[in-house]
Amino acid sequence: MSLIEAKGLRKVFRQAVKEPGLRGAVKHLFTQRYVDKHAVDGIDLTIREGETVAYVGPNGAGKSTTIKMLSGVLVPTSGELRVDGFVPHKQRMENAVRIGAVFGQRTQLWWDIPVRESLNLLKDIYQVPEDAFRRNLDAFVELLGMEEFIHLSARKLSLGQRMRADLAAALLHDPKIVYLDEPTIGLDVSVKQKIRSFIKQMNRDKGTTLLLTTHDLGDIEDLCERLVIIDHGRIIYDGSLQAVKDAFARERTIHLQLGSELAEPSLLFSDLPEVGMDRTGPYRLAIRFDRFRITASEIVKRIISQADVADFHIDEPNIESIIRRVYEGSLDLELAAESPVAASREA
Ligand SMILES: Nc1ncnc2c1ncn2[C@@H]1O[C@H](COP(=O)(O)OP(=O)(O)OP(=O)(O)O)[C@@H](O)[C@H]1O
Repeated sequence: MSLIEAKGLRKVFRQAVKEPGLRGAVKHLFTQRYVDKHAVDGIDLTIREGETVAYVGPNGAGKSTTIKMLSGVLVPTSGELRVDGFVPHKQRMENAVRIGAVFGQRTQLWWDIPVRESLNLLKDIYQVPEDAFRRNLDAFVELLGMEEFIHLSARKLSLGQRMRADLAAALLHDPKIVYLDEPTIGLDVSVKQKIRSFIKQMNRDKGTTLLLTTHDLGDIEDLCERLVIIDHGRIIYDGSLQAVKDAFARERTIHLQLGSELAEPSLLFSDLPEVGMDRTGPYRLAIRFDRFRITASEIVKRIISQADVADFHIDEPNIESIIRRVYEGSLDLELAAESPVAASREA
């Protein structure tokens, strides 16, 4: 069943145009000029219950504006939007009980009272039944390692502690969908891991739907099955994470353990100057190649013609290089869907 249905969703902001300096500021007082900023420019997005979706794009692409419309904080300029059947900005209470939100830069905890008290207040606000509250609180305290700081006020928490407390606060009322905006920003590896495994467990055990915006590609790899890329307010890719990797990660590295020395290494790839070969140890090679130009089996065949191969493995493509290239403008995913080779402007 669809939990989120957006059709032709649009948000236009009027932005003041000011010339720089004091002169510009004074001039603006008398002759105000504005431009329309199409922050979200007609997106269609359907998300089903239980899906884990990464919503990514460069700075200013329109991610936060979308999430704010989904949360009911912003009113769309046009288009249709329903979350679990409700129109978020009109039916704010109905929407609020269905969603949980964590914004990495802000907190929904009360600054001066102990975390435990903040959670108690949220229980009353969301009218969480006592037994469900107890159950969730006990589980969250354990899974997120909150015992050591639950008695402290939010003001006294480290960033990692605050993020964990915010996650607990967002999920306390068992929302159907959780919006996470940069949930691991600035956190160390072990806290990131804790947060990611907690989110995975909520998705697995309770079927919580996840919409994640992040610039941390590790979050995406770890948590999401579907990738939606937005740029200039428009969705430029919507598909499975694995499909995008399979189709567009051109660069691969094959690591080989040799049983003997190569006879004439300089001749191996003399016809393919873009193939990179590094010695990574005694009898060890790492070969970087473009899989649209040469296959891994062809590489192994060539190596075997000159030396014994004891073992080899190929590195999984990583999503980071793909997204980086989309942002840089060197990979057009729409074009890529038709022809992966034509899509790369580097080629
Ligand atoms: N309240 C506002 N008034 C005017 N313009 C706005 C407002 N909020 C956002 N914008 C503009 O809309 C565009 C999209 O902003 P948005 O915050 O949604 O981007 P984002 O993808 O979340 O970026 P980031 O990754 O930097 O958080 C930007 O050009 C931004 O300047």
